[in-house]
Amino acid sequence: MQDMSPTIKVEELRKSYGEPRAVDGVSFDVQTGEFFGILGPNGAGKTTTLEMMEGLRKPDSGTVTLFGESPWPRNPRLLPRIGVQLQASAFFERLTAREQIRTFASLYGVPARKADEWLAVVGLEDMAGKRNEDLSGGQQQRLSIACALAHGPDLVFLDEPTSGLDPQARRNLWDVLRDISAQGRTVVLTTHYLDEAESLCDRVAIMDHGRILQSGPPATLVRDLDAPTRISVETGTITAEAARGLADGLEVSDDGVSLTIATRTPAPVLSALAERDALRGLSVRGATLEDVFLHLTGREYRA
Ligand SMILES: Nc1ncnc2c1ncn2[C@@H]1O[C@H](COP(=O)(O)OP(=O)(O)OP(=O)(O)O)[C@@H](O)[C@H]1O
Repeated sequence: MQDMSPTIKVEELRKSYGEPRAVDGVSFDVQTGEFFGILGPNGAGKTTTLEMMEGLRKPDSGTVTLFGESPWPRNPRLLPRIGVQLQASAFFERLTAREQIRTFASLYGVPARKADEWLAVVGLEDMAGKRNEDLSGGQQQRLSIACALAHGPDLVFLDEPTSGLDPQARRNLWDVLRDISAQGRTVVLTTHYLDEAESLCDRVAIMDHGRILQSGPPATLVRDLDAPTRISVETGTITAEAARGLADGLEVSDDGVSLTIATRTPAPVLSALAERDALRGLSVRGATLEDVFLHLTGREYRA
């Protein structure tokens, strides 16, 4: 019979380093094979939550269960099954990428050839002979993910893996993370990037001030918000007054660059604009997780 119990169960987790509490009563499950994101601004409590899940930090109260077992106190049975990439990646000094990953793999009795395959998975075969200090930030992040995966864990924890990377390097790394997930592994990632959570995660928990405010698939969180669609055209394409007359109940604003119409029924507004040949510079934007965060906290999202 297939085991339907969640890979991770977190219940009423709390941790304080003083006031206010860093993690203040957090509960969620992660299912086998899921790509789960913990999203929140700096200081929200993401890393502390993750460290308690990884068995690296003792909760003040509450429980974490991975594959039905507690990671704290340090549980050697779990170690082969989980891979951990820490925010500050620690490499052995002066080793090449190949030597790094082979060293990590050997700790788990994984043969060198198998370890080398992970360099290919993260797109670093050509860099195998380079020392980690000669790798770019993005390449170092990829190497640290490869090292976390070298022993083939079923469950992978990634703490802000794309933090500090340029947009292109971030997107390249997203492809790597999608591949890891497609291999059937359960992935838990923390991020302060809304677009990252939206693009990668099956489910996301939005965290702020030590609490989870809401969780669910990103598309569901956005849909449930029932926020208006924003249709923008270049300023001067149509006057604000004419735009207001296109349909009932439109909110129109003009910042001198774009005229924006907010509406819950975009189709008739778009066809009315088209009829007037007023589509110059058109962009149509639905709600995003940013709007969800604003709705939940009453403040703009600042990573
Ligand atoms: N070792 C520590 N000692 C004291 N305070 C800590 C420690 N680690 C975290 N904190 C505090 O706990 C709170 C939560 O921090 P945490 O690192 O878990 O948040 P985060 O969401 O991961 O933030 P970031 O994205 O900046 O890493 C913050 O107020 C932080 O200053």
